[in-house]
Amino acid sequence: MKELTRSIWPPALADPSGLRASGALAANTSGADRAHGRGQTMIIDKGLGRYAFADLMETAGDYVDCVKIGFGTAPLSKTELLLFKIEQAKLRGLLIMPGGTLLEAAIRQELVTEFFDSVCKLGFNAIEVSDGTIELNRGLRTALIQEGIRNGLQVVTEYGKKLTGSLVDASELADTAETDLAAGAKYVTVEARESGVGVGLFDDKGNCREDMLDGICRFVPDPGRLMWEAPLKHQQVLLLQTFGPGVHLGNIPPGDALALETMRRGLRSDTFGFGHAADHRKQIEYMI
Ligand SMILES: O=C(O)[C@H](CS(=O)(=O)O)OP(=O)(O)O
Repeated sequence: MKELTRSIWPPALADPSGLRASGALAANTSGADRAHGRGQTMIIDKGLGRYAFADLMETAGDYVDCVKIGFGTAPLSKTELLLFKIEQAKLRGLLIMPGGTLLEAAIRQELVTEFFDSVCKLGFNAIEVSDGTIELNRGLRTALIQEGIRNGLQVVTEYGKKLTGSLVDASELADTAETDLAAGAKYVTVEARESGVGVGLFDDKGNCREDMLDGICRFVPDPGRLMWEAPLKHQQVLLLQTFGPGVHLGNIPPGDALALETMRRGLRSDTFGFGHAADHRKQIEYMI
């Protein structure tokens, strides 16, 4: 019975301070993995409270790379709460950015200078440049990417329209991605909205349009610089099976970040063959 208990509960419950001092906790986190170019995970925060955000950072922060404060929720949040999230994310080395829609609203209202001032003053370390709702010409798109970089921000761009039924044009995506990346974007997100349904790669049931995915793979020379918005589990599984555990995935609901990481590591039935035996050994030994 004693052995059984030991193998079920992480030792942190028995001796948290001893465990931290021994470095065992650090060995289980992904800090080292992050340095080795692990697949990026972006979560979408649509208004988590302070405790929910702190819980998320504690439970899954090691497996998250980017927090998007979704669409226009940032300016509706209490400043104190926003500052807390920005601080917590940055302490963990994560990117944190407002949703691309907020910049689109600023463009529409001719408030781009004010947008950059606020983003920098609040301490965000990234922005998303998108044209999901507005039209944005190539020149302005490039100028916004460069302006972000000039302000010391990482820039993520997004390809695709939010209108239901909008599709991905593989050759247009390839051109957009090439120009965005040349202008300094970190990666290019493929639009699927928060729902993952009826937009871009996904049909009105959320299933992947596999012919479209094949087309993208043919046209885009380096799909490794794409991040796929894939809020639903079966979408994550398909993209993991197509591109492997290093695929970048975004718009992950906060509560699913840890579950996604198990799939990247072959610790869930759906991708059981993934991961290295040595890593599995380390992970299972951690539990003993
Ligand atoms: O484009 C997105 O993924 C999100 C969420 S939704 O489209 O409004 O559902 O918008 P964003 O402005 O990028 O946060």
